[in-house]
Amino acid sequence: MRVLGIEGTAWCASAAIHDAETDDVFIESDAYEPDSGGIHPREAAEHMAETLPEVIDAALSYAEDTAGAGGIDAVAFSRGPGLGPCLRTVGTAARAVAGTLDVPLVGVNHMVAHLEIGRHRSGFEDPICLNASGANAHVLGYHDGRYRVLGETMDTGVGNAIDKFTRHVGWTHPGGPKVERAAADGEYVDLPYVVKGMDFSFSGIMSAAKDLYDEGVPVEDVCFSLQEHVFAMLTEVAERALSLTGNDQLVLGGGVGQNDRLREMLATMCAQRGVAFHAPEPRFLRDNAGMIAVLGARMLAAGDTVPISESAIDPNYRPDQVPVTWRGTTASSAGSANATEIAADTAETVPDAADAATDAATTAADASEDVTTRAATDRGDALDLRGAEAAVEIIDEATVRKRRRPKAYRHPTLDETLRRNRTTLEARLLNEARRAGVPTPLVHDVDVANAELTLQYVGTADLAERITPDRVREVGAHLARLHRAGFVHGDPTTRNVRVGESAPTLIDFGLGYHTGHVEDHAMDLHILEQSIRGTATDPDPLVSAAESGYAAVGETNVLDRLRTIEGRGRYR
Ligand SMILES: C[C@@H](O)[C@H](NC(=O)OP(=O)(O)OC[C@H]1O[C@@H](n2cnc3c(N)ncnc32)[C@H](O)[C@@H]1O)C(=O)O
Ligand SMILES: [Fe+2]
Repeated sequence: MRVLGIEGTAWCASAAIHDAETDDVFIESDAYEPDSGGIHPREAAEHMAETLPEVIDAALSYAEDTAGAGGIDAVAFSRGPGLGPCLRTVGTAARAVAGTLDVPLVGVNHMVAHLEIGRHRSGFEDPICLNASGANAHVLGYHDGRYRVLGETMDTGVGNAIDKFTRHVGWTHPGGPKVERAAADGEYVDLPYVVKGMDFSFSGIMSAAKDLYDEGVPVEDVCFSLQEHVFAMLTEVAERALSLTGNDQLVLGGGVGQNDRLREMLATMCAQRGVAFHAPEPRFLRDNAGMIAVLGARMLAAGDTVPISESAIDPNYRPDQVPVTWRGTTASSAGSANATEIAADTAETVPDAADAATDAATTAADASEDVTTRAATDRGDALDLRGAEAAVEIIDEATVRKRRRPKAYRHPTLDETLRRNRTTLEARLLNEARRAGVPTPLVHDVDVANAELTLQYVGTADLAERITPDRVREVGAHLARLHRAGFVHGDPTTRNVRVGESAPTLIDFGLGYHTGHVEDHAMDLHILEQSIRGTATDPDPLVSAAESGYAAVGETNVLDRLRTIEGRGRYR
């Protein structure tokens, strides 16, 4: 089976031929490079109109030269997300070619293609995917027939954020590779670091970066630190998603994935966690029609074609809107991790594994090849599988010690700052929560220098494993109590609630902060609901229970804002 793929969502006019039998992928691309500023939608669409016929011709000639392999069985095209004027040009071209060749049309979601190319190249069955591209930044996990958005940017895509900074300093588009080059000679400076549960934001960090540059901080230092902060945020959220779902495979997608430092951080994090990691070669990371053809072939095999009359493009097409027809019913491994985490001193094994993974990632990036690193660490029960951030050691039946271990992927200064700040804040918020009427573990001791808390042992299982509407309703009410007391939990996932004989108890306030903003309160509730939707088989009654519990205690405008957050398209 051979499929012609066509891509042109923003900057890259591209056509490809994928042969499903040999796995050969031929790609022909023509990049739009604005003379100044960012991508102008109209100019980009003109670029598509001019160059798509040429790249499609090149792909069709290749198909003809290799005709022994058979004809073309379908035309797959990027249906969205992307810039409307560009997508319309792509759609028109795809319909025309499909008509001429008299073959079916396959409408592909560009973000799902960024994910599936990693799954295809790695052979991983059920990975978590970090998509780090120009207009998007999100973490996806498969559950129950859909790719769920486990976490995403609250403002712009990661590449666009970086490109905006480079426009400010007068560099041409695309800025990402220029930042990477400049960062090689830079030193660490402080910037904001914004992760809220599984979501993250770039706007504060980008304006701070512009300010530093305007104040005369060397641009190399700003670039270095931008990478250290932004990529650590992405890596942290990817790790949270692995932790939440109990998944042990990660793939990377998107143009920013070409960045060596991002790949290095992800490989290091995965090695430290005992998780397999795959980054496709650069030609499959940046926008390309190869990934469209590869997913197109899978969709075609599943009979997932689209009649011309229904093949309209969608600039806001979200990955979680796509019914995943081409995968078996592989159950998500959510909830399979151990309920009780056992800490171990992995200091001896982890750096070796991390170094090996890092070397592999860097070497492969240089050689422009796919890179897969498999976990070198022994995933025995000695390894902490659950906590994304911290290890909890059981001291006795009534006491645990929670330690935020250094993360090898983070810059040491950033790592120390985050671990200390989160430890102090967590102790404070645990006490404030209890005063507000929300059950939390008692804080017996705080050791800031070692980022260690000694806490009361609570519950017998995570809410994730014993989820019921009644329990979720109580958690909803508890969130409202925190918000009335002037702060948020910051990460109220179903794994951060302990249950047992007594009432649900909230743990892990390390991402909490004081705020009176309705947006932050709604985001807290959104995180709870996302974690339910990401893992529960029948989430609707549970989500309703969370909201009714919240409504009984909290402000109704928070629920209104929650609807706005859910309806917000992230494509900008
Ligand atoms: C919807 C679609 O149009 C969009 N595609 C897209 O943005 O192109 P993509 O090729 O996936 O990513 C381009 C981004 O990737 C960045 N980039 C390229 N090389 C980079 C590098 N070495 N370091 C950092 N960023 C890099 C560029 O600066 C640019 O922002 C998307 O996937 O969001
Ligand atoms: Fe893309």
